[in-house]
Amino acid sequence: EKARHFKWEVGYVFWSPDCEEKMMIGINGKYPGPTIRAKEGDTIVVQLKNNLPTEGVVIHWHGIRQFGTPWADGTAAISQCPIKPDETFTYRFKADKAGTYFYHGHYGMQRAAGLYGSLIVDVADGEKEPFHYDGELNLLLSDWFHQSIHSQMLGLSSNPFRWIGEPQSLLINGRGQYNCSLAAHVLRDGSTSCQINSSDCAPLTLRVLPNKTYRIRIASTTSLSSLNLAIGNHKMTVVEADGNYVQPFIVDDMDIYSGESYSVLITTDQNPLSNYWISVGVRGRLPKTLPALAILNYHPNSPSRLPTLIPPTTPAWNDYAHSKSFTYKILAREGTPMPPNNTSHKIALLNTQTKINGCIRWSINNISLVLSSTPHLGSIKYGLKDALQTGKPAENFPSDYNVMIPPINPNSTKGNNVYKLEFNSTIDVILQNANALAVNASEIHPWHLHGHDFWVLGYGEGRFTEADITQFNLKNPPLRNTVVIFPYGWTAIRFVANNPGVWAFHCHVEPHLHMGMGIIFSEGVDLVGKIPSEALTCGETGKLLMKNHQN
Ligand SMILES: O=C1O[C@H]([C@@H](O)CO)C(O)=C1O
Repeated sequence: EKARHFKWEVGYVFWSPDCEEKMMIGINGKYPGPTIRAKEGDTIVVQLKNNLPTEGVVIHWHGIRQFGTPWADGTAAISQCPIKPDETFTYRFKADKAGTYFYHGHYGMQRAAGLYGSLIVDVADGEKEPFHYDGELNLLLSDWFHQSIHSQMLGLSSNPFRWIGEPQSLLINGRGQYNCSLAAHVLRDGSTSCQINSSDCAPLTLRVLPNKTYRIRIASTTSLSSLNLAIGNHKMTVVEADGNYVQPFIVDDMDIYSGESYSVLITTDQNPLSNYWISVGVRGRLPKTLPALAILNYHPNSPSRLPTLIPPTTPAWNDYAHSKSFTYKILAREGTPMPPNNTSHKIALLNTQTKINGCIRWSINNISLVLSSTPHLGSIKYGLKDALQTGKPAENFPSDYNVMIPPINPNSTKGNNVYKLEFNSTIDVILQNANALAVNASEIHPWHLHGHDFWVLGYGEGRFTEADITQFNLKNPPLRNTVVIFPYGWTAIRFVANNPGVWAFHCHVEPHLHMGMGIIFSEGVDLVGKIPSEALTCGETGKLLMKNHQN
């Protein structure tokens, strides 16, 4: 166990991730950010300097539970104050569990501007993975919009509402091709005038040796899109999800929702004279974006030799049965910690699209999340009444609410009330999806919980009823940190509130969180150690620091 030190500067960079030059947020002058690699038990230390001239910044370490360091979770206005321009904040936290993770901005919509990278935790020395592989490949998937995030945010909060639309391109390890795409080239078999040799947007090639087994780590940090990935002629065995081992299962293609990560094993046992396409397409929304492609390059073929087979095609965007069949196959591998048999606290969360003063928002039990200027971790720990909303957010919704039709009264209010959980208690959450504002519209929402893994106990169609509890999977529920709710469906999760801190729980679709689709949990905050004052230099906690200094 050792400390791994990183010195990063976050700043704007000119970059051409899809061959069109735009402004992005990069780290140390590059996009995407550097890959962090550590061993289980290591301490990761990132000294983060903010070089964005006029904006704050924070970074969330997605999937890391932050035991004992809740101030390092990197959620603006929840775990810390945004790091101001020209200032430095040091994130110091333990890589608590081996697995495939990533990190990303968690302030405004900075993730969608490109502020992200991979975080991979290997098993500790002397430990073994429960499967064999000869080599490893790493894919970080994202979507990319040409409209700046500031313009996107303004549109989302405008009346009339301006939706961000669909992404211009999908990116694999920060590379894609807009319009003049490789996908169009091979699909239509036209000539390519694309400048795909430009270094920023050249397609990714993954070099492999024939007749070996590779572990491919895949994570999605998309702003909006749900994705599907397939590799021409190669089946994939899924072995890990969100840093937890799963019962291995074999698929031709797999779905990946924003905030999720997976490991799959492939065997390079196909004709070694050919290269093969890795194809990534959009699920769950009518796609207006071409698939992203990468090349699986069998040694010693030239990496620029285009595969002879056409790229695998993504299932129809609205083939939800296909998505569900994949999701339902994800079960815990033997040896995974089991959930408590019973719950002490049930919370039902209704996800609706709503209106506040005519603006379109998303609400949870009719409250749309807005963050305050004081980080909750500080305001709760120090009992700062001025910064706290003292109300108790609703833990249920009206029993006659019809989830199949648009809300009859869509009017909602803003809030940032905290769901206070008893320390060490077992919590069940039912995430209930519903119809949006338009008729016949209900979307996929991948929900991500900070500070914990949770067990996924079950999924169902329509409105959740008490009778569904008898169907909960208590035998081998998968442990995850992100889970999808399907259109018009519900998803049930269970977790133990055993991590002192304040934790966000939200839809990982960036514009949806920005429009209020999230809640905040707190537990055991009295047990939290001394919060570094650098995390508290804003809002009411900032005033408290000044007062203590002046007295
Ligand atoms: O949040 C969203 O808003 C639009 C639409 O519902 C309103 O224009 C959309 O597709 C979303 O996902």
